[in-house]
Amino acid sequence: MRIHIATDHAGLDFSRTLQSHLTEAGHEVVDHGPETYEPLDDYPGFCIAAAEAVVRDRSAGIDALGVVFGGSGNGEQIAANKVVGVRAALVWNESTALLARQHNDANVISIGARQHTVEEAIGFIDSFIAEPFSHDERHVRRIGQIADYERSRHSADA
Ligand SMILES: O=C(CO)[C@H](O)[C@H](O)COP(=O)(O)O
Repeated sequence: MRIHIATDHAGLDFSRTLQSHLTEAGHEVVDHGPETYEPLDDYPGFCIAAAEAVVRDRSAGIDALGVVFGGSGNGEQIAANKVVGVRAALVWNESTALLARQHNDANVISIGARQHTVEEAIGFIDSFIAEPFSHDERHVRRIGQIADYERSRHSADA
């Protein structure tokens, strides 16, 4: 699996640990930054770049997911969800990690690095990556409704 990762200063230490963990687990990690610690850096650009790469890869038939994180994960999720085709879920326990895949077919996970231990957060991400979408009709229908809205707004804005 190719995993696109992005964070900001609040998650940089965690990002390095996570990248080693995912690489050792056999994933191909693509880091979208930041490269160095800058206490005033801004998460949107990093997270949008990772989210765009997820959509680009999946459109090309490449198995890819995204992981974005910052202090809370809130802004990172919001930024990722601005990219057409992204379903980014804010995950804060094992259950929300599993449901993000089972019910929402989320293709990006967002985590608050300041809200969890490194071990906890890595556990959520591992669960998210390993869990498949259920393909239950009701979930397919609901995701389709979101995609329909996104498509209609996108073409209205074009
Ligand atoms: O989680 C975040 C956004 O949702 C950011 O990581 C957080 O806002 C950064 O805070 P600060 O600039 O005070 O370190």
